[in-house]
Amino acid sequence: MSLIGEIFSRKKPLICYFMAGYPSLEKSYETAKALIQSGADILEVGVPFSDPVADGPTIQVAHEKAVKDGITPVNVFQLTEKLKKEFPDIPLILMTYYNPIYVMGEQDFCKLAKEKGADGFIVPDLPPEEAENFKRIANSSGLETIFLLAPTSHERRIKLIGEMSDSFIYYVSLTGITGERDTLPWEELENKVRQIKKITGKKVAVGFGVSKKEHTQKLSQISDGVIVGSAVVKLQGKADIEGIKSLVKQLKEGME
Ligand SMILES: O=P(O)(O)OC[C@@H](O)[C@@H](O)c1c[nH]c2ccccc12
Repeated sequence: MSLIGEIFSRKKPLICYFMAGYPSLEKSYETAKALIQSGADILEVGVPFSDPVADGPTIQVAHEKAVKDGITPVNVFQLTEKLKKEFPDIPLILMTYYNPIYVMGEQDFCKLAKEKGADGFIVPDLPPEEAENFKRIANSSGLETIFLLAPTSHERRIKLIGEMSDSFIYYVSLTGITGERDTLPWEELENKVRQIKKITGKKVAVGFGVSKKEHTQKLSQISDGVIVGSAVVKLQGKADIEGIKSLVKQLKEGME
């Protein structure tokens, strides 16, 4: 079983997104370390990109700054390599738009990602209909592909994603862009997660808008894992390592 699959088989993971190279490479390394040490089970490693269409203001700013500072996929791989050496049991999922993959070439990107300690990919702007080749190459390099479903996804798409997404499916809690929210559409969320699990038989983790203990508490009752991004990245931008630790501890408490 893959590292990601293995974690899902024994717990409901807290998955934390952070931006590589933000506000500097060193600080992003410290962020990752703080996330792991305070209880993150899986990391989503953000690859800076000039046109992050699915991201809200907090993560947009992080992309922008990291791109401006010249952070490249090669820098991101230096970071994953270092993290994997230090924390071999923590899965690293690269969260990248398709363009950086396209520029390097699917084969080379996958090969390098594997060598540098990545466990899988989420490519939010690569639709499953166009992902067959990439998935084949990623999987044969020993990397997972994780796909997203949204409140607007209907049965046919749910089935397709069920086939394309490896250890779990990322369910986007609401239509819109990433960013903290006060509340989530609970009833729809619960129904949709149940429907997806029934159709696909896969584990389903929920992200978008998660920012407090009350959210992780409810989500851990209705899903198989929880994803948090903007709440982390906001603190990351201030290099507030203590703040990151206390955030993760609180979110984690909700899941116990
Ligand atoms: O930021 P939020 O609302 O906590 O949502 C998680 C999200 O940030 C992370 O998974 C993510 C970052 N960039 C993305 C782009 C598309 C989908 C998901 C993401």
